[in-house]
Amino acid sequence: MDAVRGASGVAVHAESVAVRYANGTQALQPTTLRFEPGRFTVLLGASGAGKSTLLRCLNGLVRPTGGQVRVEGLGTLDDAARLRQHRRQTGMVFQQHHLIGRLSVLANVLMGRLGYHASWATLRPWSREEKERALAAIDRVGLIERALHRADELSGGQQQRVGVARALVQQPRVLLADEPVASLDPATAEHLMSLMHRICRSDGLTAVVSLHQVELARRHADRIVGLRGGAVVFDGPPSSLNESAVAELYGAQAH
Ligand SMILES: Nc1ncnc2c1ncn2[C@@H]1O[C@H](COP(=O)(O)OP(=O)(O)OP(=O)(O)O)[C@@H](O)[C@H]1O
Repeated sequence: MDAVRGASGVAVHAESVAVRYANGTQALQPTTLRFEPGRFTVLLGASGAGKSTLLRCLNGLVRPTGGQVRVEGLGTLDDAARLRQHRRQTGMVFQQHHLIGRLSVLANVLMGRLGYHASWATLRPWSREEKERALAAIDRVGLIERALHRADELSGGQQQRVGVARALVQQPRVLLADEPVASLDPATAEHLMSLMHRICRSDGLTAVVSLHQVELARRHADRIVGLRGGAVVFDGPPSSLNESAVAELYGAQAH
């Protein structure tokens, strides 16, 4: 089990981060948020509110057009080497799990180690240590009996757990997930959220997860950040997300 446990989380700080896309869309107003280690933060907001844009800024996939992202112990992400280091320590879970269906669960999970290798070295076989690490991650998401099955033989929920294992094998300090349960049935979504939250809590990871389901956020978040029109309109514990706060998040937008 410990083979898969990495260093604990690092704080990630969005400092007046703003994003204006090339087509002129202001996806994120200047936004300042600090994400703390060991805390499971859920981003809520209607479609187009800016959740994915914020997540993409946090791992440097989108470069802010204003402000900056600062990572504890590393600094800002405006330097290629620091950005690479940050990406390596940031696990991503996506709505579409991007698994390679014809490869085994184990082979897919090992892909999470690619960031630790120079590109030429990926032609070499995986080390025993890396395979053990991958198997420990697969065990942690409850799929050890499926480790050698093809990924496309698994259910959607199981495939999403493979996506979580692939993020864990990276030994991440930060876990970012963009609508990880969007394509899952309610019970499977509940299970995956519990699993992710449990792992993040026990490893002390800094987790930021976007969701569309308010009730799931209420049950699993330590903190909810609500976005509307690219601005933060709610930031607090689930207990303070009352009906009027939800209405403000999802109510009819003025045009
Ligand atoms: N690459 C892009 N180029 C131009 N505009 C974009 C781009 N990506 C997103 N947008 C726009 O930026 C705004 C915020 O989009 P974003 O995807 O961050 O929202 P979201 O809250 O994640 O939405 P959803 O819940 O539908 O995924 C939207 O108006 C969207 O159309």
